[in-house]
Amino acid sequence: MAVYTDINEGDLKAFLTQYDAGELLSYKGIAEGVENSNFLLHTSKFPLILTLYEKRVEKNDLPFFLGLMHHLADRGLSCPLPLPRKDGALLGELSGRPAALISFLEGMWLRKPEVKHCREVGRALAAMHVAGEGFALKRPNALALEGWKGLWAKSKDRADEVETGLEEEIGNELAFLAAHWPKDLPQGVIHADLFPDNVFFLDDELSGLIDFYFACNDFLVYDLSICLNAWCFEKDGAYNITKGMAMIEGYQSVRPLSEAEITALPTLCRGSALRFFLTRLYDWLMTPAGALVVKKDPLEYLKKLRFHRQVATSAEYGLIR
Ligand SMILES: Nc1ncnc2c1ncn2[C@@H]1O[C@H](COP(=O)(O)OP(=O)(O)O)[C@@H](O)[C@H]1O
Ligand SMILES: N[C@@H](CCOP(=O)(O)O)C(=O)O
Repeated sequence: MAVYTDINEGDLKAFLTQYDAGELLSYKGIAEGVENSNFLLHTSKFPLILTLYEKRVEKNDLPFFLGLMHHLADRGLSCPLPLPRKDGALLGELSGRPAALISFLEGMWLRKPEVKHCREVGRALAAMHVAGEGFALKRPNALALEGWKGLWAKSKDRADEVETGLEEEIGNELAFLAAHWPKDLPQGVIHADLFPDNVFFLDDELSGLIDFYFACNDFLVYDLSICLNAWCFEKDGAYNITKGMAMIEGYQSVRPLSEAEITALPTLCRGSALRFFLTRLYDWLMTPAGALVVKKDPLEYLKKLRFHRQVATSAEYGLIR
């Protein structure tokens, strides 16, 4: 459960008077997510999501995230919209945290995504990349190579507590990626965390994307590598090439990949597996016992990383030329 900051009813009612959102009828903490504190609110007008921004979210980045949702929705992508306050601001403050009210998106995330869903996600990811064109604000990826090195520096002394030999293995991996990371691929706004819990479906139709709080400017195909990692492995750790093929096909039906992007995919998959391994490892080691959050398993991403290390070409992900 991710509710790091509690709110009280009086403060919430006062906060709501700054919006044209009707009267508060009920609110409850949402038992999902790991980054921010989220609450579901019912008012006399509409359901809303209240988000209090926590630890890894920089206040200075919030105009990028909230502005991006507007930019994407204006271009037809289904995603939540921040509700402006009566004074026009998108951001307020509650319980000492930056806070926003976000429109409620109908749908459910899929616990067991199938091949057809992977195809839809590939399409939606490419549609997001296209819709992101022209967004005026920029945000470098804080969780790219330099960010990984920073996280690793804080965790590496205790890494062998999680698995013996990790300190050496991850040190070598970082050195490999630093030497081989591509330099010149098509860039744009990426979601950077499009995991199953951030994609809603109604029946079998994708109803929208949520959680843009890692969005940034980076290689577009890096985002696809994140989705291959997040959607196309089975619970037993095996890569499902049928899902990968569907996701890549879905993506390319909207935005075809260049030769350089295809060639870079195995290295990018290694990078994105390492990125989620590192944030999970950090949280695993540093989250205090008793915190109201379900910690995610870093070893799941270590296994994925080891799989990618033995991949020679993008054909092994299901990419057909
Ligand atoms: N706009 C929204 N509409 C409906 N539900 C939402 C919305 N935003 C968040 N949620 C719910 O809150 C949960 C956590 O949100 P998320 O943005 O993933 O949090 P975090 O940033 O902490 O990871 C989601 O899995 C979903 O159940
Ligand atoms: N997707 C990341 C963690 C971020 O959580 P989210 O709830 O913001 O998607 C992971 O699985 O490590």
